[in-house]
Amino acid sequence: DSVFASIVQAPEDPILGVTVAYNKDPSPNKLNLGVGAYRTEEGKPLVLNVVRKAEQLLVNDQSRVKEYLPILGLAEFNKLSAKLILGNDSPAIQENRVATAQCLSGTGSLRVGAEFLAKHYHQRTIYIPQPSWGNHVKVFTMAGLSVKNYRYYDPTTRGLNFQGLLEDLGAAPAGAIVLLHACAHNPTGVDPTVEEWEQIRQSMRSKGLLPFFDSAYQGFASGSLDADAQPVRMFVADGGECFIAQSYAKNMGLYGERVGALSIVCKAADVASRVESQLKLVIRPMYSNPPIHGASIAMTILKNSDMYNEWKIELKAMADRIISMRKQLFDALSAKGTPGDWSHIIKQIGMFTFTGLNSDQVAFMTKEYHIYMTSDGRISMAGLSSKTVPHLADAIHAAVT
Ligand SMILES: Cc1ncc(COP(=O)(O)O)c(CN[C@@H](CCC(=O)O)C(=O)O)c1O
Repeated sequence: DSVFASIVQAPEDPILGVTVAYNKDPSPNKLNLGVGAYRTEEGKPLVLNVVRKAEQLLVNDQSRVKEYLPILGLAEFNKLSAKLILGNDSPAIQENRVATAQCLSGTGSLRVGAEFLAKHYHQRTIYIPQPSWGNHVKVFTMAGLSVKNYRYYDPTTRGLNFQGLLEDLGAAPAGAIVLLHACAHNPTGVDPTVEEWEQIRQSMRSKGLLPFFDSAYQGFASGSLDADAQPVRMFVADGGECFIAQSYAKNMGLYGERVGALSIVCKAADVASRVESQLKLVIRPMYSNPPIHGASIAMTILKNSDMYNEWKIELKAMADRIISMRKQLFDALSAKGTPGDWSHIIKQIGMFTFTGLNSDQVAFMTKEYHIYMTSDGRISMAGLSSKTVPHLADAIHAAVT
C-alpha cells in the first residue's frame, strides 16, 4: 500500500480553479471572467510591446549569464521597485530606511513578509479586509500568523463600510498588523477616498498598528502609477514603519515570470540594514534566491526613461480598456432594463466588478451561459470585450429576472 493511500482529493482553488473548469468546457461561446489576468479586445493574453523590447535587449546582450542572484535578488531591481511605489523623491529611500527583497511576485512578497513578521514581530495577529483576495488567509496562516477580519465592504450600498472599518481597526490590539490593499481592492473594486485614507492612517498610527500594503495593481486602478501609490506614500510620509508587497504580474503583464518585491520601511537606516540581513535568513531556506529573467525585464524597463514612458502608455491603455468595458456593461444592462441598480459597475475601479450576484446566480450563469467567474460574484472586467459584453448582459439579465 502507498504511504499516501489515505490522502484525500484537495478542492480546486476558488480562483485558479475557475480557469480549470473553463478549459474543460467545450462550448464555443464560453467566457472566462475568473482569473484577474488582462485580455485584449480579441480576448487574448497580452505581452506588452515594451516587455518584448526589453527581452530582445536581454537576449542580444552576450555578457549576460545565468549565475545565481543574491538571496535578496537584483539590487538595482529592488531600488527601482522601491522608487516605483514610494516615489523618486521619497525621504525614506534617501535616508536608506527601506529594506527591499525581490520575491516571487505578489504572493511571494506577502509570504516572505509574513514569515519575517512571525519570526521577529511581537504581534502575530493580522487583520485583513472582509472580503479580501482569497489567498490572503492561507498565505498568512501558513506563515504562522493568526488572521482576523475588519469590516470593509457594505453589501447594501455596494461601497465601503467606513464606520465598520474604523470601529474594527480601533478595537484591534495595539501593534496588530493590518493588511491594506494599496489600490483596486480585490474582489470589491471599492477603495477608500483620499480623505478616508487619511483618517485610516491617523487611526492606525495612533494605535501603533503595523500597515502591510498589498500593491498588486499599481497603475491599473486609475491608469496612473503615482495616483495609485498615493495611499502608500501618505503612510510613509509620516515617518512611520510599514510593509509593502509589490507585484508586476498585472501592470507589466509578467504573470508567469513571478516578478515582485517586498519592501520594509523602517524608522532608521541601521534598523533597515539589520532587517535586510534577517530577510536573507527567511529567504535562503525557502527558495534560496529568486529567478533572474523576469526581474531583469522589469529592471530594463524601469531604468530606461524611454521604455518607462512606453510602459506607462501601455499600462494606461489597459486601464482604459477595462474602464470602457465597465461602461459598456453598464449601458447594456441599462438598455435591457435589467432589474436593480448597476451603477456600482462604473463606480468600482481596478480589474474587478463585485456584481452582487449570489453563488446560485453565478452557478446559473455558468450552467446556462457558460460564463466563468468566482462564486462570490466577482467578474474580471479584463476578460470582457465589446463582442462579449452582450452575452454577459444577457446572462446577468436572465439570472436576476
Ligand atoms: C490583491 C492581490 N494580491 C496578490 C496577488 C498575487 O499576485 P501574484 O501573481 O502573486 O503577483 C493577487 C492576484 N490575484 C489575481 C490573480 C490570480 C490569483 O493569484 O488569485 C486574482 O484574484 O484573480 C491579488 O489580487
